[in-house]
Amino acid sequence: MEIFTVDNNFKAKEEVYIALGNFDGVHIAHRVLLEKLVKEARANNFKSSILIFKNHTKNIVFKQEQKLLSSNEQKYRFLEEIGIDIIYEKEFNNEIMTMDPIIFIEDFLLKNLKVKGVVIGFDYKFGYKARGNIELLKKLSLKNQFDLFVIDPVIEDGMVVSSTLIRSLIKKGDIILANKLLGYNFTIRGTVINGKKLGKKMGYPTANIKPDINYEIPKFGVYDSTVEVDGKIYRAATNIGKNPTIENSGLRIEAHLLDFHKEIYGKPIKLSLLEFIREEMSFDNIDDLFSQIKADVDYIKSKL
Ligand SMILES: Cc1cc2nc3c(=O)[nH]c(=O)nc-3n(C[C@H](O)[C@H](O)[C@H](O)COP(=O)(O)O)c2cc1C
Ligand SMILES: Nc1ncnc2c1ncn2[C@@H]1O[C@H](COP(=O)(O)OP(=O)(O)OP(=O)(O)O)[C@@H](O)[C@H]1O
Repeated sequence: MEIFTVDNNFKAKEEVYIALGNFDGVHIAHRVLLEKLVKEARANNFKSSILIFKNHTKNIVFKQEQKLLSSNEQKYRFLEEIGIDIIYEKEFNNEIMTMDPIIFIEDFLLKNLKVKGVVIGFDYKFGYKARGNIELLKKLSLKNQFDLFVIDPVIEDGMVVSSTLIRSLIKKGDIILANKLLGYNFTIRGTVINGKKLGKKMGYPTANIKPDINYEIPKFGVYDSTVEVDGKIYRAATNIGKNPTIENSGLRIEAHLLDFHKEIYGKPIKLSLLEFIREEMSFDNIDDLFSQIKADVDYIKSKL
């Protein structure tokens, strides 16, 4: 897979089929679309490509920092696995946001990126004030003779799958459904940082995790989970919250890896959430907190 960072004047060398979007999380609906893109591109002897904005479009459109399901690194690994040949990554800025959708298609996509086909979901909107839509693409595909493939809505459990829906499920703690719609277990990548070391003293050391990016924060509470560190996967009991019993401030993501006693400060780590077990609680004393942590760990062990 090749990755090109492009600006408005970039001139591509190869003719491509292309998909547009943020593809945050690369969920099951994205996969249906991307597999169609790869299949049609191959059948017509074009490369498959994606135009992706390095920063989420909602950062600029709504002037807020968008919470995410995946880092660019995670996203690109999925795209490579699916068989995408080229990623065109572009800064999403005011210029592109206010660009007329016809100019965006005819000048940028068709002339500069040499697009011969577009694969798009049923609801996709783009360009200034989202004036670019399927109807416009249909008209322009007839006028300029490029292929257009529109993907029907991908629905699961009666709901149209979207990154927004999955983020809201994670926020509600419905991690099982979120994982089903993602097609894999929601994973926070980060680095292990120092904690208070109280857990260690009480027999339940935890890896405190500083996330790499602005992930959607799951509902506060305890999760059955796995942790990948140094290439190995361990089962873990993870607490996400503010530790109200001890400090009640900031956000803490801490995983107690089962039957693991190594020093891992500073290491990169992948935390995958499997099931929400209970809400985070404030206990009257530290002994009560740690007997509950023991019960959480025993519950996870009983599932193994
Ligand atoms: C499985 C698990 C469940 C936890 N549940 C709670 C909780 O309900 N309330 C709370 O205040 N802290 C909870 N914690 C966080 C502990 O307070 C924290 O691990 C302890 O203070 C040690 O912190 P340290 O790693 O900074 O030493 C939990 C931690 C784990 C591993
Ligand atoms: N459920 C779905 N069925 C068919 N196509 C979809 C579905 N969800 C997304 N797509 C398509 O995938 C492409 C990428 O879209 P985008 O990154 O906006 O995903 P999204 O899940 O809809 O995100 P968001 O929730 O932020 O709008 C678009 O062409 C979009 O129409």
